[in-house]
Amino acid sequence: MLTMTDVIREGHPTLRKVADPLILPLTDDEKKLAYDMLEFLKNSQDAETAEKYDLRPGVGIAAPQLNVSKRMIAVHVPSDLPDETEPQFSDILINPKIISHSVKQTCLSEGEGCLSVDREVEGYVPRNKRIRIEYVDTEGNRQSRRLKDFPAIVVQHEIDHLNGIMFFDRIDPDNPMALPKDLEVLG
Ligand SMILES: OCN(O)CCCc1ccccc1
Ligand code: NI
Repeated sequence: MLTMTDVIREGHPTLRKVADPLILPLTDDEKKLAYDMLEFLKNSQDAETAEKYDLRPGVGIAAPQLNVSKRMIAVHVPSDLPDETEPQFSDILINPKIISHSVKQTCLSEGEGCLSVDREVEGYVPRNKRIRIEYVDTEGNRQSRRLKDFPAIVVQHEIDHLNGIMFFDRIDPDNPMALPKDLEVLG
């Protein structure tokens, strides 16, 4: 199973590379990594397992964070409804692309963090409120999804990792708490 020791940290050059597209069909190793990434997220969100293996909770992870410079991400966004056990969005996305997005921007009121960043970085991270993505799943089937708000923010954070972009690159250095006009703050 993957643990935090497998996650590379800020300063590692792989985090600043543009990752390579995967060639289908996935190799067995690539498939295993994909499943391990999704399992890591589920484990990290289970209090007992997270404590037992010292996992930082994560709702997404990108292969470059495991020092694999390939265009693969896993996302596991729990539901925000109290008695709902089904996740809002959970999948392994191979070669994900943002096909279109809203003009409307949004951001999290508490800013963002990153499993590869061992420090708090204050500031709003403006992102598209709605996105339409296309990707291939682990079975090689093309998928298309429309996402908005938190699931959309998470997928944009992960796709940024495939392009060597860290969340703090998007914070206004002169005024981190500046709210761009017409930006909707979430949560
Ligand atoms: O790359 C994934 N990762 O570092 C875990 C944190 C994911 C994440 C946190 C806040 C907003 C969007 C995404
Ligand atoms: Ni991250």
